[in-house]
Amino acid sequence: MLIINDLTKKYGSLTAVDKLNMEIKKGEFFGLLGPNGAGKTTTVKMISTLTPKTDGDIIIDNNKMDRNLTAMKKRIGIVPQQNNLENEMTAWENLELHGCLYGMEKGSRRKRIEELLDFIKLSDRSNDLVRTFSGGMKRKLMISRALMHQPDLLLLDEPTVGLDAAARRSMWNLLKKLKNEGLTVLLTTHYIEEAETLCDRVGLINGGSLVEMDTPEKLIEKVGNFVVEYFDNGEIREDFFDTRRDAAMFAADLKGDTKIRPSNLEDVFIKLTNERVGG
Ligand SMILES: Nc1ncnc2c1ncn2[C@@H]1O[C@H](COP(=O)(O)OP(=O)(O)OP(=O)(O)O)[C@@H](O)[C@H]1O
Repeated sequence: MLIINDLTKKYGSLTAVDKLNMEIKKGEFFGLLGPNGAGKTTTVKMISTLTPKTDGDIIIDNNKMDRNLTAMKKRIGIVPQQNNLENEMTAWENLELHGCLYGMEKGSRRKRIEELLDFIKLSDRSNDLVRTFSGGMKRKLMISRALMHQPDLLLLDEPTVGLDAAARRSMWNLLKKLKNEGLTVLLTTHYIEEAETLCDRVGLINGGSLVEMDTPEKLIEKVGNFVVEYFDNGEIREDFFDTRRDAAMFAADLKGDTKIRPSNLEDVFIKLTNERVGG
């Protein structure tokens, strides 16, 4: 559904995104996982045309983004990292405004707002000013606003950054529902668990370049499913094994404290880049 070819963004001498190539299939939940400054937001901004690209192509269903821009933009819903709701307007008014901007008729606007407020469980707060909402409520409202005009592709830039653990879980449940409904989603995150929990496939991004891309399971398989953590000359070392049995056999020969645990995407990232994703 979305094809990105050699997508590049330069800010002066800094290459924020460097010849990025990826393809997201219809109905897929795709995650771009990387540390701060990796180029995730810049990628999302280029796809949503908020930032001009320096080079490369963005293609949605065989149509290049450069052509017929107004129609193409209607196919995308975007949830930016920062709150850009109208805080002095109610939840209903925020959604209504978006519907008007996207040329929706009054009747379909009303129906859609009711549906979406029900979906995010905020129907009872529809006439309250957004400034009285919690961070999690605002983020959910931003998602419903992005879904107002029924886009084919939803871009979510760090949807749970700054939320507490309970609000993050609640957001994941909401995103899982969208996933079950078959919406195509591109999500950026620096939370390992978020990528592992939600994403069908994950692209690991570092320094503006895509390091590796696959399902979380296959990425983990590539480095080894189990890790043995142990001390070696005062340093913590981690060795990877395909099976728990292999890990246990290795650990049995070691002196001192050892720990065997399943590998995660953080391990994959460190192994491939020598850096942490963070978060
Ligand atoms: N408007 C800008 N002008 C100059 N440099 C920029 C601009 N926006 C981003 N950058 C730089 O581009 C690089 C990628 O930034 P980007 O915001 O895309 O990273 P990110 O992976 O989204 O990180 P974060 O999660 O912290 O937002 C960084 O080095 C950043 O400093």
